[in-house]
Amino acid sequence: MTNTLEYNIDEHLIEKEPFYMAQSNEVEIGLTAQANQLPLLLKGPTGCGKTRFMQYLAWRLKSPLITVSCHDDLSTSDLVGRYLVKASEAVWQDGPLTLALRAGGICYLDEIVEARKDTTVVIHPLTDDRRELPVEKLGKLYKAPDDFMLAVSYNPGYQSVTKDLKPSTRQRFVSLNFDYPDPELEAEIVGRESGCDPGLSRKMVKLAAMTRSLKESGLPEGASTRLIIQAVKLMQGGICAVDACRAGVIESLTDDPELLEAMDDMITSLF
Ligand SMILES: Nc1ncnc2c1ncn2[C@@H]1O[C@H](COP(=O)(O)OP(=O)(O)OP(=O)(O)O)[C@@H](O)[C@H]1O
Repeated sequence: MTNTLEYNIDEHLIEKEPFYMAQSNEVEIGLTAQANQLPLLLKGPTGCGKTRFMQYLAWRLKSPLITVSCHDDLSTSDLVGRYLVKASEAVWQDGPLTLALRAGGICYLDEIVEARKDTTVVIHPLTDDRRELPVEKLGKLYKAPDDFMLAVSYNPGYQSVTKDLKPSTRQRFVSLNFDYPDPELEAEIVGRESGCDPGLSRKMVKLAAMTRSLKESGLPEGASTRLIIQAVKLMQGGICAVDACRAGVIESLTDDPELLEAMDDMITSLF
């Protein structure tokens, strides 16, 4: 008999409806994928709404959502589980993937390409019609219940070839391409999230669009929706618009003096 550490999975239920503004039919596709036991791959730049989308989907499905931020040290045991020593006894602790699977919830692996290659292999039998998770250390093979969903995200923008998803991994997923919303929609999101007036949210969206156009000039990524909302919050806290955009937006984008100067001009043209 294995002693197991018990968790309260209900802590991962989202009780209040998260504010999510759909860009297209991604909600319908997400719900249909889940109903058909298909895994989801969310592609898109940082801060464009992928996590919020997953929170909304989990709320709609009344499913617990367990999110894992992947990194290059993430091992299979971190996902699946491991034995811990408690009071000189070996106790099994489910990892987030096993936990979500056993509860019939959603496991969201954020930035999957950051994880070690051997870690991504563990999801292969889970993402085809076998839908099973082998837990070698326990000598068990868990079959995913129908409600269980695996979702992963990655940002194609700054992946090197070595960090790209292998075709054998990506071709298991239903893929949704996320991008920054259209300006009108983005301004509405900024307004709803920060409570600022429409004039300011439109200006901030304009600034974000201007920075995004600098991608060809070497800026790895323009300002995300998240970043402009943060800058508005600085303004609401009493920081003047120019300083809020400097500290809240452009300094977070680059250290390159020329690009910073170009973006500083953008700020002063708007405020
Ligand atoms: N469609 C949307 N509806 C509501 N809020 C949004 C939407 N898109 C972006 N946001 C706002 O932008 C913020 C950042 O979005 P989110 O955390 O979902 O980004 P992400 O794509 O998961 O980024 P990362 O890849 O860095 O994890 C949210 O907290 C929310 O305030």
